Amino acid sequence: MEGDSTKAKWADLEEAALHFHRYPTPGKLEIQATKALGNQRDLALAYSPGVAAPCLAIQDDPATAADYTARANLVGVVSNGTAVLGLGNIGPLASKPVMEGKAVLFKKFAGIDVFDIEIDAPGIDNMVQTIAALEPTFGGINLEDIKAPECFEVEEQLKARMSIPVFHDDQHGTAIIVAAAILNGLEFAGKAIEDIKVVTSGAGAAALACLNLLVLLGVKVDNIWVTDRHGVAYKGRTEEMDRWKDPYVKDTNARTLSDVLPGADVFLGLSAAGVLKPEMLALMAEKPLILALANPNPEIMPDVARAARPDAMICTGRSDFPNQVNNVLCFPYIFRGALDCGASAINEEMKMAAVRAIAALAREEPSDVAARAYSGETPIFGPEFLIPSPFDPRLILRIAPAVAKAAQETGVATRPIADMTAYMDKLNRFVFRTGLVMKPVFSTAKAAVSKRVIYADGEDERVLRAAQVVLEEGIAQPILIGRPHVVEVRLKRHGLSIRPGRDFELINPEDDPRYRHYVDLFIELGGRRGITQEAARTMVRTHTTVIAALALKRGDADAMLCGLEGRFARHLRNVDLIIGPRAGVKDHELSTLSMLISQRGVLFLTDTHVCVDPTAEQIAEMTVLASEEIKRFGIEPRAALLSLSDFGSRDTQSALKMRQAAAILAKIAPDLQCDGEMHADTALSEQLRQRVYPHSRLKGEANLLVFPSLDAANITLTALQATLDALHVGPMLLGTDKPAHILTPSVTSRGVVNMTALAAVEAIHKAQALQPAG
Ligand SMILES: NC(=O)C1=CN([C@@H]2O[C@H](COP(=O)(O)OP(=O)(O)OC[C@H]3O[C@@H](n4cnc5c(N)ncnc54)[C@H](OP(=O)(O)O)[C@@H]3O)[C@@H](O)[C@H]2O)C=CC1
Ligand SMILES: CC(=O)C(=O)O
Ligand SMILES: [Mg+2]
Repeated sequence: MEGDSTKAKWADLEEAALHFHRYPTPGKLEIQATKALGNQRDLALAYSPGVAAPCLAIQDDPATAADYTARANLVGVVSNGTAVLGLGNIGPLASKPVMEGKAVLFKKFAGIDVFDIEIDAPGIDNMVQTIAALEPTFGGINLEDIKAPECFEVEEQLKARMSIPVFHDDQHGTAIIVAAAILNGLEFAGKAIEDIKVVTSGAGAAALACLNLLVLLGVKVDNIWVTDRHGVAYKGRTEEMDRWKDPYVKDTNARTLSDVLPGADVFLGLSAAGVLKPEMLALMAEKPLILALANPNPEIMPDVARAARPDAMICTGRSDFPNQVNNVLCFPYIFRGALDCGASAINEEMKMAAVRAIAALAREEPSDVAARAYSGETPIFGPEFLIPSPFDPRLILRIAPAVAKAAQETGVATRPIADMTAYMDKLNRFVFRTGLVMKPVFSTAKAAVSKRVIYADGEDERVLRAAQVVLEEGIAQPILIGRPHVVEVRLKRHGLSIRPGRDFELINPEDDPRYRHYVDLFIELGGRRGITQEAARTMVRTHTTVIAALALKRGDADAMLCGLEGRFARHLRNVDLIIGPRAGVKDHELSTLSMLISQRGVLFLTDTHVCVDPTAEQIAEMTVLASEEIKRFGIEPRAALLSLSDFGSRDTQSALKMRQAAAILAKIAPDLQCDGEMHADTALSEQLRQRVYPHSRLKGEANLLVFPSLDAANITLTALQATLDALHVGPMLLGTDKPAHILTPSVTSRGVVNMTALAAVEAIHKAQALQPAG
């Protein structure tokens, strides 16, 4: 029974959902151009007369539509609104929010563009006519929320008529994820698939497709019992029977769900809310698997099912409970694989490849992103985590290539992927967006003898997760500072397999044999800066950044990372005091560089975290340091000194300062592409710069933005990060004598891995520079 608090929660969610859909722009989608239409020539190319060229090329060879149009990455999500979620036949217009939602998921999870198409076509013939006529537009068709049995006929006819994948997601997307969950659940129940009894509530699109796939996987038809609104599908029943239900019809006197539930190992609910009553659960076999998948409300709520059957494994279609069995885990990726090899269909082998990839992924060690999708609790393969989180970034990496390979092996790929490694790289880049720019850094770190990177925040979950990746990928040798009992417990809690002593060194801040040496060194370094002996002893016990910096200074580590907690300025003071600037960099003139990676590309900004109001000399120095760092990424720096003045348009103090910095740079770094002072848009557009000042030393789009003040830099960094939905790598601390970086509290474990790779590469370069020549 629904309690008051459940009703209140639903009312809140309902209101929030209406607000979400309405503001700031109605709906969830818009169309964006991928080509700039900046001038007359662009117009002539994009439209008449230029557009005739690709038209004629496609007329000549239809396959080139994949080269000249967006078709190969475009899917039509088509519905007639006859079975929208579990809401029933609410019509095509009312189904639009669901179809827009599917479109957003396609884009977010797999980078696939979608037109949502809601058609007023309740009958089979007009549906088939309409959809088949759309073939020239799309690379694939995702049928959605079309009721059974019409959906079976529609799909069958469309598959026969069309040469692009036609995939009814409610049938096959659901079946794939259900099959993966059942395969994994049976392992925990200790049952063989050939022996299990499956009972459904629902005999519609989703339920029947699930059963058909389960039969292919080994479930015996004799062990399957189907029920719907009219009860059991029995021999002789006349209401709502059709040829698709026929295989599961039984010669029986059983008439209701309760009649067939005794001894069931799996309850498969793809029907409507509240159908499964708690008292019915006692009838099921031991360790039953309950898949209550009706949306938005399941056949039974998980807490109710858990109370009735504590030994049950429970899955729902919802994101607010563990074990979300929802076709979102499948459709973006199966289409990704199919589109990328130009598949003409999605066949059984491709579906099976997806099942196996999903089932196997749940058994892999968890990634931090998957952990965050589950509100910080680490999902470890088990009864509460039979399938991956929808936010697990590895879904695309596992499913899409497996599907593409299956398509190629079964001869339905019209554009087979020749280089699978390059394809995996592309998918990786899509996932992490750091792939391309970080690639040379990771390659260098992996190729050299492992550098020792010490982490001041060794007890932090993000560092522990990063350390696991760093070790697995061979990027560096981690040294963690942390209390052994805390680290051990957290590693186990988060399902990480690395262990101190065996895989990495752990420095216990409360009891380390090097303590006395560290204190002595700290007193030696800090004595003239007011650090008393007493203060030194306390700081070496309590400030892990101090320990990390002292270890680095003494040569016990090659690079350090700190700053996951606490204030940047305090960490900086200690790093500056203990490590200090490298030769050639003036005292207390460290600066930082931040990298933003977005769909738009890579942009560097300096100085985002240290110098409040740098002088012209400091600005010139930080530009040189930043440019050196950018070269480590294999990128040629192009620096713009930013101002409110555009090449002399204003004479404010900060404009004069940037102008002076540009003059200094022209002298001390004549080979560096750099100019100023200029507006940010002038920096980012060669075209605009040509208009404002055609003689600029800077050519092309600037990739390094240099700011007149910390305020301007930091504000721009955070504003760009938020608006571009960009990934921030950094801040990279520049000018230190040894590689030392102060991260920010918002850093993710992926960010820690990135910074580890960078720090390791700096250490490699430093070691190379110290080697005697010859
Ligand atoms: N978690 C997930 O990923 C997915 C969940 N679903 C959910 O599954 C459900 C069915 O979707 P779909 O198969 O596409 O729809 P269909 O309309 O094709 O099928 C619905 C089925 O449910 C049966 N049904 C409806 N109400 C009841 C009831 N009160 N008691 C018993 N049976 C009932 C219908 O029986 P009858 O024909 O007699 O009316 C029919 O067999 C929806 O709730 C949907 O949200 C669907 C796809 C994916
Ligand atoms: C998830 C889905 O497709 C449905 O409930 O219809
Ligand atoms: Mg659906």
